[in-house]
Amino acid sequence: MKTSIEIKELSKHYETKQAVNNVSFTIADGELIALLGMNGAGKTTLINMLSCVTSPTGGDALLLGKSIVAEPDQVKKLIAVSPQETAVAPNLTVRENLELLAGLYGFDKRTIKQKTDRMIKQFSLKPYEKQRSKTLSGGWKRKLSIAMALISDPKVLFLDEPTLGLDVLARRELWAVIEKLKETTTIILTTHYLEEAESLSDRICIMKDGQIKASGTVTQLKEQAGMTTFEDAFVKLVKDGDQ
Ligand SMILES: Nc1ncnc2c1ncn2[C@@H]1O[C@H](COP(=O)(O)OP(=O)(O)OP(=O)(O)O)[C@@H](O)[C@H]1O
Repeated sequence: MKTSIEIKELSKHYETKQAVNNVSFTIADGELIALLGMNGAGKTTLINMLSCVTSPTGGDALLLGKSIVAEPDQVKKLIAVSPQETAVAPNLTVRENLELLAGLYGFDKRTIKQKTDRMIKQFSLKPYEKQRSKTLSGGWKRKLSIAMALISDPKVLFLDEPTLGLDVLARRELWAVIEKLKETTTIILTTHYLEEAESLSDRICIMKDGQIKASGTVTQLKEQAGMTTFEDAFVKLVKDGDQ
């Protein structure tokens, strides 16, 4: 299987804190990886380094062969980030938000319209296209935010807590959207919802104190922990080694 992301001894040291500590990990093309861990485990710092928001203090990572240290501009062309805080402009309509972002990527007028139409169709946004985005529900705002992240056809997509605060139905709908993206895009997702990681991911990476504590499929992690439910396995793996 083709490698999409190769993380090599990646570290981030803040003045008083080793936020990410010597992480190595390989992600295959089209894989969906869920990053789990308690607050402060280092998930956001890891994603920020991979998406070239923060530079590492040690190690490197290659995204489709491009180095986040030596070629951040090249890496940025391959990726998109859908942050925790939705990045939509509240006073613009759904269509205007998508067109604005496509414009920022420098596409010509015809391409902007084509791409916007495609996203509106793919995310079933047609009934809302003329609505100001501040009037959308949380679920639809999140969908729009992911549609905006996808307008540049990224090879790698980072989703930071994509369903935070959504109700069960909105969450399920978003899961269906993410499930479909898996066919074409490598996805790294952070979440605190264990059932989300369980239902969506090909593999799960559990972080603690800046390191990867365990990784594998849900079945592998349950076996490793000797537990029958994923929640019990997660708790055991996170607590393992604590006093
Ligand atoms: N700019 C910064 N300066 C100093 N310390 C930082 C900075 N950013 C993060 N940290 C520290 O690094 C550690 C890892 O933080 P990070 O945000 O990556 O964790 P996280 O796993 O994403 O947590 P959460 O689930 O709460 O979002 C934490 O102890 C945090 O306080």
